Amino acid sequence: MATNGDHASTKPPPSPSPLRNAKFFQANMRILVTGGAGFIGSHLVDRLMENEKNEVIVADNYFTGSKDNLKKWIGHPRFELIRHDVTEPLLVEVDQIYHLACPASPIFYKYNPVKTIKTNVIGTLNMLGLAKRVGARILLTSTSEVYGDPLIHPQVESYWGNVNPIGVRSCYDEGKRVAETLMFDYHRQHGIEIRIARIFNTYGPRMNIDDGRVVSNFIAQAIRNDPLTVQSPGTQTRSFCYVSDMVDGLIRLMEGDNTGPINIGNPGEFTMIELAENVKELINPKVEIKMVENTPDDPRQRKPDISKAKELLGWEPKVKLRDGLPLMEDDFRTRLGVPRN
Ligand SMILES: NC(=O)c1ccc[n+]([C@@H]2O[C@H](COP(=O)([O-])OP(=O)(O)OC[C@H]3O[C@@H](n4cnc5c(N)ncnc54)[C@H](O)[C@@H]3O)[C@@H](O)[C@H]2O)c1
Ligand SMILES: O=c1ccn([C@@H]2O[C@H](COP(=O)(O)OP(=O)(O)O[C@H]3OC[C@@H](O)[C@H](O)[C@H]3O)[C@@H](O)[C@H]2O)c(=O)[nH]1
Repeated sequence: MATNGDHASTKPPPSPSPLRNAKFFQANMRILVTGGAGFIGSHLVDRLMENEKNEVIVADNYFTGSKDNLKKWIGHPRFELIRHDVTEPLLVEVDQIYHLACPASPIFYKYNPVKTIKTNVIGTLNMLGLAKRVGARILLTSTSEVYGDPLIHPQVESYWGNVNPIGVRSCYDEGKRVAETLMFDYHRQHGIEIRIARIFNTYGPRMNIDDGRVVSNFIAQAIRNDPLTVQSPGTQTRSFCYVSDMVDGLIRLMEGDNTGPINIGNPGEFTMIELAENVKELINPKVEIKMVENTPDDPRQRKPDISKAKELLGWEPKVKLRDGLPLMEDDFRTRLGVPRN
């Protein structure tokens, strides 16, 4: 059984469907991806669908996701797409649940904070209830935001974080912290097989063009020849992981033996001024960089310690920022209808 030090479960996990071991049943792995119409979720679905033994069900309410991200799978016999809000219970028979449903960009998660909390708390409770009923393994995409404005650097999983419980970001970061608590309580109390990934900033093709996150903003601005908006002071840091590396890490975590939480991210750390300079150099050397006001509680530094992911999952990211940015530029140019000169 998967363990995480002193977090060992008190109960054996519930039995999976009897069909899993049936002699004449062609046992496919049935996988639910909540939030599968979003940025990371749709790339995860692409990877899962490559395996002919997988059947994939996506449940999404399309708040920040889109059917367009999944258009190549719609109508495929091993694929099903359900319009569903995870704050409502869902009855499906599955073996694994990748639970991603939740707006991720600060402008979207702050837009309706009460709904963001409900998605994180009630949504995660519903998915854990489903996992309990059908004996499925469940993976939660938690976040580096559980560390808040971190007082230790780089962030290790054992750090408990420095989070404002009443701030404008709390619906998301406290929401994810409760979601992690629920995961471990279901694991200890009901024997549910859990996996928790703490994801650090991820970027790549299919991010919403007006998503509001920094990499998508800068790339869209550079292509449109609008000034790159660095939020002050610009010395705050982030570590950016390309989406193919992220998906690889999530699948390894799901398939491995460790509950987590495990940091998954790229330790390459950049200030926002450095990121803007890289985007300017690679995409549009003539574009202006302008300093704008920041939002409250913006974490000043963020960099994952990925020793655990390396040791327990044999995972580390392969794509450097300067190689990933041009791949994202191609996708943004196609969608914006602005070819390279
Ligand atoms: N991208 C990152 O940098 C990052 C970093 C840390 C954690 N994460 C986590 O990874 C997950 C995916 O992030 P993303 O970047 O793909 O974001 P995204 O906004 O592109 O995708 C989220 C998906 O969840 C769906 N959704 C939102 N609320 C829902 C609800 N109540 N019911 C059903 N579906 C709902 C959205 O429509 C969307 O398709 C999220 O849980 C996020 O918190 C992402
Ligand atoms: O146009 C912009 C947008 C953002 N920024 C800055 O860029 C940094 C990163 O901001 P983003 O909005 O991309 O994302 P954040 O790092 O704040 O949160 C992110 O990381 C953790 C995930 O869980 C969240 O889902 C994700 O949005 C911040 O310091 C912000 O001030 C800019 O300088 N300019």
